[in-house]
Amino acid sequence: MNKINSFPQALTIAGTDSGGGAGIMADMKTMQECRVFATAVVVAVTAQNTVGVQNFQALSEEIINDQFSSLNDDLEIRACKSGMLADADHVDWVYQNLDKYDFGPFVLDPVMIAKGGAQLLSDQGIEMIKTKLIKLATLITPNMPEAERLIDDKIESQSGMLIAAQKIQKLGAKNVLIKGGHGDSETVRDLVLLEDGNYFWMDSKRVHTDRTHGTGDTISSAIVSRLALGDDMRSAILFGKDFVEKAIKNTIQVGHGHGPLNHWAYNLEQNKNAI
Ligand SMILES: Nc1ncnc2c1ncn2[C@@H]1O[C@H](COP(=O)(O)OP(=O)(O)O)[C@@H](O)[C@H]1O
Ligand SMILES: Cc1ncc(COP(=O)(O)O)c(N)n1
Repeated sequence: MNKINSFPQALTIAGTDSGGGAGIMADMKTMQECRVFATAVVVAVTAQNTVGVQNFQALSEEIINDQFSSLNDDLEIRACKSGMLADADHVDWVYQNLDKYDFGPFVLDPVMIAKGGAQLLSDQGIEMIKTKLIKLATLITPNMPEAERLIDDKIESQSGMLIAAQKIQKLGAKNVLIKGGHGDSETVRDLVLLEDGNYFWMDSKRVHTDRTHGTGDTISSAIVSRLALGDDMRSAILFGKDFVEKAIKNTIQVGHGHGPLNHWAYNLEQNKNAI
């Protein structure tokens, strides 16, 4: 089948969230709202709710390789992303599969610690991302603590954020989005450093809420969806920011901890069911 003529398909390679707010569940809900067909390679299963991660188990190399192979045999994936990858072995297995198959532009969300505090990637796993997986990334989307961990340095100013993005680009990612959701400033500032060296800021008013479970998954999945639909990187990122901002602002009440986002909000605000 011709890749261009097939219905747009996107892939998330990540962990599940039984609570439905983050990980593969947030990714697939976002992709669905963005009108792309969502597929998934499950790397780990978490027992999780809005309060925290109670347990998780990462899957075997065989079943991970088989999921990639199943997708490659039949589907026409146009863009993909990774999320929770658990440890160094799993990062490496994902690297080998993405090196082997063509699933289009790759957005690497270097998920390290969940909002509830659980460590979702081991220290060796972080090293494996820095030395190996990052070289395949069309875009990497660290939050501030993740960006600091990638460069092994503190980020204390906006110029520091730009220097960090440039250092992360030097590790091998083509484009870099540093997300500024952490902290308590009234304005949330995200920084985008593009492949050609140009950069821009994306500002939004901070929503004072603890219902921010899955914000990183949601923005990266919205970006991947737009890449699968053929957007250029800059337009895809601007769309992702708009999508996540609406999903945070239009709060829904689910759970007793870091509540999930409203993935319907973007389309409801557009007052239509399709983008
Ligand atoms: N309280 C908030 N108000 C407005 N935007 C936010 C808020 N928290 C996060 N965001 C936005 O959500 C996206 C994800 O950011 P962040 O929460 O930093 O990532 P992560 O989920 O990986 O920790 C970014 O675009 C960020 O600006
Ligand atoms: C399976 C999985 N993937 C990613 C996150 C990060 O999301 P957050 O930092 O919003 O808790 C998570 N909690 N669980």
